[in-house]
Amino acid sequence: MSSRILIIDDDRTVCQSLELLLKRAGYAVRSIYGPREAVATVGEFRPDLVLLDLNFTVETSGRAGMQLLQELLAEFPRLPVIQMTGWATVQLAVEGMKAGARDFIAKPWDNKELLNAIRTQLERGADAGAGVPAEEAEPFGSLIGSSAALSDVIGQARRVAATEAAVLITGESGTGKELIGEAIHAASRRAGGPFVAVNLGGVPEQLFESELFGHKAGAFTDARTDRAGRFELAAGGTLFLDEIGDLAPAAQVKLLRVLQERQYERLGESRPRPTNVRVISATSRNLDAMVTAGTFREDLLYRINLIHLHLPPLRERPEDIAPLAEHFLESARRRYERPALRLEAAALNWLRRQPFPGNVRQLQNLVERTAILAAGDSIGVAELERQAGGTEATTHFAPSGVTLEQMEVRMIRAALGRNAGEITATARELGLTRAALYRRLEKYGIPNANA
Ligand SMILES: Nc1ncnc2c1ncn2[C@@H]1O[C@H](COP(=O)(O)OP(=O)(O)OP(=O)(O)O)[C@@H](O)[C@H]1O
Repeated sequence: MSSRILIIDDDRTVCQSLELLLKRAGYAVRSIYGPREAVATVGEFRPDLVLLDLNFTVETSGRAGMQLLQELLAEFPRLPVIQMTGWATVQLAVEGMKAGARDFIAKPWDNKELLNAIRTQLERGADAGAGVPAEEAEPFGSLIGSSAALSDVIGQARRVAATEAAVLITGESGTGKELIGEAIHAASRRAGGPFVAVNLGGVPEQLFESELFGHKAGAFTDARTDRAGRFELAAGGTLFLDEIGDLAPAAQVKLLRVLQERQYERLGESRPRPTNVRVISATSRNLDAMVTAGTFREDLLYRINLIHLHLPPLRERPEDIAPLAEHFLESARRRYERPALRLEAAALNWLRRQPFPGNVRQLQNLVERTAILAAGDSIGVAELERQAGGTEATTHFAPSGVTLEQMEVRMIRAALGRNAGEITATARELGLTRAALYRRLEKYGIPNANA
C-alpha cells in the first residue's frame, strides 16, 4: 500500500504541483488549504507524513503555521511533519524543529531534495526513535562544566537534538565541538545509527569526493577496490563534518550539491544513492567573515547552519575549569590505578587563572600528564607548572599534537631504557605497580627482554 501524504498549504498552485509530483512518485496524496480542518483531516485520512506550509498568507508572520504545527503534534505526537517555508523565514522553521517537526524544506523547493526528505522520514516511520526520547536519556552527561555559557549551549543542543536540523558548532580548537556533536547524535532519533566524523581539513582536495561519496574500483588510478564514502558509512546516523571552514572552493560546491539534492554518486558510478544522514558541522573559523571575504560559499553556510551553537573558549568560562580538572583527574586515578591522587586547592586556583589557548584539550593533557608523572599523591602548583613547561612558558605551551597514548608509550620506552629493562625499577619510576606496567607493555606491544 502506498504511503499517504497530507499537504497543508493555502496556495492552491503549490498544492497542485506538489500533488502531481508526489502522485507520480507513487504516494497517495491529499491537500487542504488552511489550518481549520487540519486536525480533523489527519484523524480521518491518517497520513504517514504531513507537508506543512508555515507561511499562510493570511498571516505572513507564520504564526498560524506554527500554531497548527503545535496543535497537530499535541494530538499526534509521532506524526512526521516536514515544514515548508521561504528562506526569509528559515528562523521560523528552526522554531518548528524545536517544537518537534522532523525536517524542513525551503521554497522554492528542489524536487529531488523534497522526495529524498520524504523518503527518509517515511523509512524512519512514525515510531522511529520513540524509545529514545531526548529528555530521558542523558547523553549530555559527558559534558562537564557548570558555567552559564556551557549550560546555555547544552540547553540549545538538547532542544534541537530530536530534529533533523543541520547544526553548525563553532568554537576554538579543543572547546568540545565534537563532544557536543556526539551528544546531539546520542540524544537524537538516530542514536541507534552510526556517528561518523570526518576531518575535512585533513582530506586532500583530490580525494575529497572519494572520501565523502566513495568510489568504484577503477574510478581512478589508485582505486583498486570499491569503497564506501563517509555519507554511506553514516547512513541512518549522523555525519560530523569537522573543520568545514577548511574546504576548498571546488569541494564546497560538491558538498552543497549533495546536501541540496540529498543524493550522491560514488565516483565512477552513475547510480545516485539517497543520503540518509543528519549533518553536524564544526569549525574554529569565522564563516561569516569568510563569506564576506569570498572564501566560503554563502549558500553552503545557509545549508549547514540552520542551528548555530557556539562554544566559548575556556578562559571565558573559568567556572568550568575546576570541575573539568577534577573530572580528568578522576579518569587518571582509574586509568593509572592511583586512587589517592588529588589536586591541592592552590593547584585548582592556579589552573583557574590559566588562559588555556588550547582550551579543554589542553587542560585535559596537562592534568593527565601531571597525574602520570606525579611522584606523590598530592598535585600542587609546582607539579602543574613543571608539566606546563615552567612558569614562564605556562601561558604559551602549545598543544603538542601527541596523544596521551603515544606519550605513554614514549614514557614507558624511555623509562625502560633508563632502567635497563628492569621492570620493578621502571614501574617505580613511572609510579605504576608492576602488574600495571606489564599490562601496558602488553597493550602497546612494547618488547622488553626482561618482561
Ligand atoms: N565540557 C567538556 N566536558 C568533558 N570533556 C570535554 C569537554 N569539552 C571538551 N572536552 C574534552 O576535550 C577534548 C577536546 O574536545 P573536542 O575534540 O570535542 O574539541 P573540538 O572543539 O572538536 O576540537 P578541535 O577543533 O581541535 O577538533 C576531548 O578529549 C573532549 O572529550
